[in-house]
Amino acid sequence: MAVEPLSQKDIEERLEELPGWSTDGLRLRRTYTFDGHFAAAAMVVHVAGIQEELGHHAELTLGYHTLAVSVNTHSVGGKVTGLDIELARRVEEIAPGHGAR
Ligand SMILES: C[C@H](O)[C@H](O)[C@H]1CNC2=NC(N)=NC(=O)C2=N1
Repeated sequence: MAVEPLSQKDIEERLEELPGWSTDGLRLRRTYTFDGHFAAAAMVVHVAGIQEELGHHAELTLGYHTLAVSVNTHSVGGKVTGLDIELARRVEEIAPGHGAR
């Protein structure tokens, strides 16, 4: 099935189930905060595994105690699709186990 960009309304409805995530209509973003740098770095590795499993990849920016996740779908010209929502859901699932907030 073809991957289609979601409308702003669709994105906002889906983000109701993903607290902390936001959109400008062109990407989904969330920044997580951790108690230490190593915890943030460990989550990068875990997210990388999920991304390889899904075949879909976010931009991950590792800070001192933070990890910023920013994702859209390149193959539709940099818009938000269901693939981005799915990646955000999967990242949210593992975040508590890393002490992310
Ligand atoms: C062939 C491979 O699945 C594609 O190049 C994937 C890889 N990861 C991707 N990640 C993102 N964010 N958007 C894409 O369009 C995309 N395409």
